[in-house]
Amino acid sequence: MTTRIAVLGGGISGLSAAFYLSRLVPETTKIVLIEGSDRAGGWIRSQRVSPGTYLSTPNDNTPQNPEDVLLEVGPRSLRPVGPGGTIVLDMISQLNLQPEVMSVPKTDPSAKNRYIYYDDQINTLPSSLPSLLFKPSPPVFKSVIQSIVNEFHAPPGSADWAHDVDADESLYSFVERRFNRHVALNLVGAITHGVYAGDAKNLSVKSTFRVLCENEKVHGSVVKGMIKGGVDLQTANDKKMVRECLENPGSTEQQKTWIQDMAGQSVIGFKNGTETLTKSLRDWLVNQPNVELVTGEQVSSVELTSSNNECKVTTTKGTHFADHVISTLPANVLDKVLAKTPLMHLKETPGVDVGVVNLVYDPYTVQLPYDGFGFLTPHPDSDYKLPVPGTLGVVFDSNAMRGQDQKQNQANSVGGGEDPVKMTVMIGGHQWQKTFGGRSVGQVSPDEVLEYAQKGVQTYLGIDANPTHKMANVLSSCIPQYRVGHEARLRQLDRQTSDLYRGRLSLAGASYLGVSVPDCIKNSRELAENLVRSSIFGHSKLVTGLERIRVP
Ligand SMILES: C=Cc1c2[nH]c(c1C)Cc1[nH]c(c(CCC(=O)O)c1C)Cc1[nH]c(c(C)c1CCC(=O)O)Cc1[nH]c(c(C)c1C=C)C2
Repeated sequence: MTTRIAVLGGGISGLSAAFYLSRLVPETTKIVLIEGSDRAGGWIRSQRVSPGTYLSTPNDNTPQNPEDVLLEVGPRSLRPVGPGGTIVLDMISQLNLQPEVMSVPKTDPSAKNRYIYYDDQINTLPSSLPSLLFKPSPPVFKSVIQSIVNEFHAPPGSADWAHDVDADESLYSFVERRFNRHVALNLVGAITHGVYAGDAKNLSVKSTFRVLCENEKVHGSVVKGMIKGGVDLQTANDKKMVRECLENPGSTEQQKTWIQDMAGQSVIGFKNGTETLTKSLRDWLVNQPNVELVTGEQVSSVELTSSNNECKVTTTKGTHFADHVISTLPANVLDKVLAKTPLMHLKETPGVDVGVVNLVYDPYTVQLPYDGFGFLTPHPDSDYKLPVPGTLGVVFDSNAMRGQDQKQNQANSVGGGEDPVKMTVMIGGHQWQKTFGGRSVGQVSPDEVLEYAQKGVQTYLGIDANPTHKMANVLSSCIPQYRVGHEARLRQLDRQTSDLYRGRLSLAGASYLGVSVPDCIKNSRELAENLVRSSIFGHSKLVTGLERIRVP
């Protein structure tokens, strides 16, 4: 009998879920991947563009000219660390994409130098605890050093991590409690901008920087934990998946050695941008006899049929019936789709809106005075006020991933081989409304966001020159916010999904268990494997995609 699985959403999570399922399921299982827009890949979008101004990413497939420059809208590099890192590397190698990969070693200045803008200047972030303690640092770091000494002796706080599985607090409150307000607003507030474009006062310490509360739970102090080598956050299944990647009998020795080499790098990227990965997944999937890729069909509803034996997926163009549905839609979008039998808490993980502006300068006119990854800005409640409020940070792309435009430039008699100066300004996030006078994303034109970014670059970096290439995109609801209590809500959602959808619906994607590309791929792989295992062994526990937060 044919089994049908519908995967909703064609971003990295949906593509990965279909990829792993397609390799694991028998030929009689048919997979349909349904994407609402006309292209697969989601937020991952890379495009080479000619000089000019673009108020969205152009769909330009014309032949390349030497002045074209590669611009990224979404993630520009991947960190190959931990189980997610190994799983991405394995996926890249299974897709034979190794020749497309570029890597940045841990010794590269962009891996070591990250900056924070405060006190009206760009300050280098200490790259490790010893460098903070023993290297000369600006006066603003003095209270940081004191707070580290105090944290070592600080008593446990109110959060009872050991006895209350649902204990949680905000990142800000945790860091203020254990370190001090200065560290919480200026350092952690900035890092929260650099990962979640979010507010450290709202985000859950447990679901965003779990390592912090685990160190308090296990070692009584974050600093003590770091000195003792930290805590192991990997589940048994993470370890199993890593082992399978490293010992895969289907991989050659060359592939295994490549994975191990790459795992030691700071970050990896692709010569033609991150979209190389999603395009390759898409191309692979369309060639599989058991996969159908449907684009341009928005899902409007998902419901169990009256027999409870299948799900009916209604889209803007028709109806699909499936024995199991994997949703990789953002939780707040899924909430609307499940209107007939609603699930709790889906609305409580909203995404933030971010203005992403790529700017490129002629390297003979503009030189960046910083050789590092980029800079971030503190939490808006910091005593250090920003001259251009709402700027979350700026990535120095031409430092962070060198050589992506080299071929173009060598052929370009004007550039003469020098990489263009490329950067990306990120604006808004949790401060979107405040930055743009209470207006929502739809009411702010990319033109205005572009102008705002240029004002920022002029103010923070003193760059007045006219960029050769400018591109602005307004990304609506792009990074899910794991607010305080996220994990406890997931636990309830897990139970309710099992109860109401009886193993016919599972959840994956950035709304639940990690926002990074490696996390999304890892969670989709785990879900695909759990589904196949449960269909073979008929596990009594129904698969929902949220297994990892179940309390044993
Ligand atoms: C200024 C805004 C942003 C910058 N990057 C992102 C935003 C919103 C998005 C983002 N950055 C990271 C992730 C997680 C993915 C991952 O692979 O881990 C996401 C969704 C990674 C990241 N970037 C920074 C840090 C500290 C991290 C965590 C992991 C790591 O250490 O690499 C720092 C950082 N991000 C931005 C800048 C300018 C910056 C530092 C100077 C841009």
